[in-house]
Amino acid sequence: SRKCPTREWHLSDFDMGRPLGKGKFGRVYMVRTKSAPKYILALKTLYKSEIVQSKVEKQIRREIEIQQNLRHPNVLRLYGYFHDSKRIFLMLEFAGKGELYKQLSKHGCFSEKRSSRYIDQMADALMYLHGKHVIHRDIKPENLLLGINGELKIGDFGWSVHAPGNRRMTLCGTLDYLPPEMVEGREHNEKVDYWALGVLTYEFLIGNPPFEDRSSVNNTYRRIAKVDLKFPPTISVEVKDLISKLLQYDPGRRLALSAVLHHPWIVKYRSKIS
Ligand SMILES: O=C(O)Cn1ncc2ncnc(NCCc3cnc(NC(=O)Nc4cccc(Cl)c4)s3)c21
Repeated sequence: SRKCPTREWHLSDFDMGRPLGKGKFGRVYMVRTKSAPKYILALKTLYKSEIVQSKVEKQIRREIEIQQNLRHPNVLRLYGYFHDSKRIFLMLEFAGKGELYKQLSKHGCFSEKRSSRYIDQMADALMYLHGKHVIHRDIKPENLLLGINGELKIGDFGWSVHAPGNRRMTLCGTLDYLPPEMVEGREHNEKVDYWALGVLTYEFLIGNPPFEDRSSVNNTYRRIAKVDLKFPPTISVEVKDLISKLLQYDPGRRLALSAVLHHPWIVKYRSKIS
């Protein structure tokens, strides 16, 4: 595509709208460009002091470098960024229906049809990312957003890397989505996202991730490393088959994304008008 010159942006270029959410490193605001054409977007503010303190400046740089070159309907766009003396601002695509995990906690769990359509979009987006040798590494409901028509958008590439990676991760946040190779600090590749897709499918349908142990982090580690997978009777044989083929200890045995897109549980719910 023609390289459109990225102009310099400043906070004064925007009318500030309502706050959208409060992340760990700063707030997200709905904003609109003052000059025509008036674009609505989400502005994520990150405080430089906090970024330096948490030693994540490299990750932010990598996120900006990676996400600015991504174009996919199920990947949240990062249009650009700018900074002032104290803050960095990420200019993000506005996701009209907000955070997916809020819907998940409101409903408790999703129907097989809704879950299947989300996983279909996830698999498509992951195929695109892996095609560009980008591993997301942090697939979980908290990093998923919903567009104005309910379409899924993968956001927050704060942990993404160019494959393969084996960077030690200061494990913050939930471990529930980590595959055995990362829990054991071994080399990992894009197949970590296959594992996370299996965990996500399980959590959409059941309302909690498969290896969760609220009482102890170590137990969660152990359950992941053992692939201690139990299904409640409520879910269909087809989706148990898909989840079991993604939650394989050996990364090489995990179902390929192309096979996920052809799996009966995905095909049966695919929208006819596509
Ligand atoms: O989700 C909400 O709070 C509310 N919400 N509602 C609608 C909506 N539309 C768009 N975006 C929203 N939120 C921002 C989502 C992000 C995308 N990319 C990110 N990147 C990031 O945080 N990077 C980052 C930060 C700190 C450290 C490091 Cl290492 C990396 S955050 C929206």
